[in-house]
Amino acid sequence: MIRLENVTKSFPGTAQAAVTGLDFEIETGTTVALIGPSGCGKTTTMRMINRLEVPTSGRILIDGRDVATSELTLLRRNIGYVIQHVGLFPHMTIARNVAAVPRLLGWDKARTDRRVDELLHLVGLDPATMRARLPHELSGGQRQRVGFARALAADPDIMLMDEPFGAIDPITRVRLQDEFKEILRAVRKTVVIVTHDLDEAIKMGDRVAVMRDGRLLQYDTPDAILARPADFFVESFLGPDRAIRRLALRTAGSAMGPRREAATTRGSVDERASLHLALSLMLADDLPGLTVTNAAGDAVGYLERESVVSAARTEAAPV
Ligand SMILES: Nc1ncnc2c1ncn2[C@@H]1O[C@H](COP(=O)(O)OP(=O)(O)OP(=O)(O)O)[C@@H](O)[C@H]1O
Repeated sequence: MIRLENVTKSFPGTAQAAVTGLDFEIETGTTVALIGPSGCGKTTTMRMINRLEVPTSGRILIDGRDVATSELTLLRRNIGYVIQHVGLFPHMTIARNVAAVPRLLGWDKARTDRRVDELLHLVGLDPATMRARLPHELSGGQRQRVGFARALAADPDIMLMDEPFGAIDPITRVRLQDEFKEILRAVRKTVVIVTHDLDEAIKMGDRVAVMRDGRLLQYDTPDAILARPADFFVESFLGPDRAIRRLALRTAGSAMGPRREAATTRGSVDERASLHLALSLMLADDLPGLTVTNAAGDAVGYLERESVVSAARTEAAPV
């Protein structure tokens, strides 16, 4: 667990603290998205976790150990760090880039090679074609995959990701978000992700921390934040369409009723699809509802338009 205890950071020569009185916990194995307007202190907060910045007061504990007094090499080895412009070494092959930390740790060649191949596979790159390439021979999305693989190389418990998809086109970004989320969940990392993008925060975060002027305004599940913004600022930050955004968080399967006779229905949606997609399909074809199907394509229920509308308004489930 990462615990921030009343953390304040003031940079020398600045009138206002970059962050003030941050006090919250990040459970092991969960993802927290830090979001808020430019300059609100997101990156500073993240950089204090791996001691790229040092708090002016307060403490940060990782599994009970104070980051300030931890041995720096061990601390950093346990924390993967992914940034927007990746920072791959331009003159090193992809294999050497991914192997950077294992080499520092003195792993032998066979173990390092195996790990590189395993990681490239994990992030969806073919080792045979990618190993020997240089970073400039890759697309932006592929480079981001390599940066992600490199951060995972020594199997750290924690991943810090600062605007990891910021420089990627929207279509690739959504695909990478989906894939990285699945990988991070499968390998059970504790993740802190900084983003400007509300949809990204909602999608990636088990919890979302909304910040403003260095302070934490609200810290809760995406659904709870969308359902009950803590104040007027959070509400306006989320935008007037927050009820619709909530529909992205629930699946068609979670809101369906009993199956209906095929003869009386038209249109279908996969049970894992979001209510957002289901509503969109209903609106496009002016349907009162959709048959819900499982992965095999069998009908498992029926989703009424009314159920979707009420899901956007119900109280958020407590966690
Ligand atoms: N090294 C530094 N020296 C002085 N001030 C700094 C330094 N780093 C950050 N700041 C200031 O601290 C505040 C918070 O910056 P930070 O980068 O954490 O915000 P952010 O929310 O990540 O912003 P953005 O979304 O624009 O990246 C800003 O006012 C910034 O100017």
